[in-house]
Amino acid sequence: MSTASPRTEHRPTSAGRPHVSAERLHTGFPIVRLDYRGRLPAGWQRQVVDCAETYREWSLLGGESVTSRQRQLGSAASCPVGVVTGKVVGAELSWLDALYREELLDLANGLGLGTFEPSADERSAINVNVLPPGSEYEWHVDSNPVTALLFGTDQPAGTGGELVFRPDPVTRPTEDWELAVVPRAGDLLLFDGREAAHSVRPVRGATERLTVPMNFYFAGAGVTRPDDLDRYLYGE
Ligand SMILES: O=C(O)CCC(=O)C(=O)O
Ligand SMILES: [Fe+2]
Repeated sequence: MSTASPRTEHRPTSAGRPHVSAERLHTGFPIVRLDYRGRLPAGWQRQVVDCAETYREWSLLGGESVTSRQRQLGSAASCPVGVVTGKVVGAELSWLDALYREELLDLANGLGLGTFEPSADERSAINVNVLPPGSEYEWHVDSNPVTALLFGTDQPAGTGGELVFRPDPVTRPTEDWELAVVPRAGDLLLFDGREAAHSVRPVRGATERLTVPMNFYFAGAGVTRPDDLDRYLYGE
């Protein structure tokens, strides 16, 4: 199993902005981590927590989606996942919406993976994911080529909640590697989750685990999502 973690530097394209260094976490697929703590507005974490407490809606993910890999890599059990949809995030956390559409878009375009655009689908563009203690997020692949994921909470050692990546068993059956990322509030991941299956290990601490996934798509290609995915995630 390979665990190589070369370091690379990445420079946002926007002129005049302070440089944020990015660490490439793995060679098996594109993934970088940036320390975004100094670039988020004061009180950002409280705002994300309050938004999640007020607006989350619960669903049970049980492995039925075409993007799910739970049957191949996990158990059959379904777990509760809370989601705040993009419409609410856009209205309640306007700084986050602006960050997504400007600065994070620049970062996505600087990855060397293509030219991207924010999602035209308001509901799935930016979500807040909520995992209560005891829950986990099922194995799946993403349908969009770049995801920016902001960690909203810390998961100190021993409290579970790591985000784990493995080669997609459907498209990369011969590869064997694993990458586990420990969440730190204010860290930002940029990754291509289409062929890197990922899941969240069970949350063992006493508090909820929060993340903010933000979806980018290839410019001009529109929103490419499987028909069943929105019904699966949002229940309609
Ligand atoms: O919440 C996480 O850490 C992962 C979420 C994710 O992979 C997704 O929303 O597609
Ligand atoms: Fe994902």
